[in-house]
Amino acid sequence: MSTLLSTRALSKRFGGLTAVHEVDFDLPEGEIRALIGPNGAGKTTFVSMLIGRVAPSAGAVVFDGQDVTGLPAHSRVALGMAYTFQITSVFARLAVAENVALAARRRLGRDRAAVREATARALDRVGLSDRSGALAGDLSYGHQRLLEVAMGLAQRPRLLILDEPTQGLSDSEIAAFKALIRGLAAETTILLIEHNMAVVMELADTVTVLNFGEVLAEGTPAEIHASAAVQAAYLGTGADA
Ligand SMILES: Nc1ncnc2c1ncn2[C@@H]1O[C@H](COP(=O)(O)OP(=O)(O)OP(=O)(O)O)[C@@H](O)[C@H]1O
Repeated sequence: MSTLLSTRALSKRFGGLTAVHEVDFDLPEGEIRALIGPNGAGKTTFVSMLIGRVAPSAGAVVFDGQDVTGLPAHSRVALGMAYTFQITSVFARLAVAENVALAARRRLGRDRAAVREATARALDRVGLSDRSGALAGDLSYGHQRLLEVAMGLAQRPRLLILDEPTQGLSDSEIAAFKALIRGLAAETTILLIEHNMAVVMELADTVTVLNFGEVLAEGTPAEIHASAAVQAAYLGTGADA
């Protein structure tokens, strides 16, 4: 399998604090990768550099063979990188379909037919077609999280980055989410930042563990589960490892 996304010696310093330190990361096309780590490990900072929200202090991000380190976020979206928005960026007073169409336009521009088709398809994929006319703010919390995934999918991404997608979901919603992600894996590569270890263990092909801004371990869920170093990193952090 070819590598879709890589980083080389990717680093971010905030003043005297090194949030991410020389991370080499390779994500093969078609994989479901989980990125885990204790609170403050640098996950959000790392992903923010992948998508162009935060400029690295040093190092490179390569997407599909192209060095994208200097590209703004919208150019990366155009290349096929999508990042699920936090719920705060769902427009509560817009209809569900309008939210998805806004996201679709980020990649597809003014091609109305393509936007319409991508919107309908994304809503269908997450099971929200029957709510397309509802105001986003009237959806349940779980459905709003699905709406975020639909907004990512509408960009027809080659890489879909999901930031803590199961946070706040009920057990039955998590079960439905896992089925959704498994289905999506056939069409897009997925990078999942996730605190719920049961979800990680069940969904991920490979798990990358960040700790103090560095890659502490990488392996199959079983390998990571058995790793003494990973267990030690989580001890005392209060994270549900
Ligand atoms: N804009 C910023 N300015 C200064 N320090 C920052 C900034 N963003 C993050 N940090 C620091 O960088 C470190 C890594 O934070 P980051 O949010 O990337 O970790 P995380 O693994 O995503 O944590 P969590 O699981 O709690 O979301 C932390 O010490 C954090 O306080």
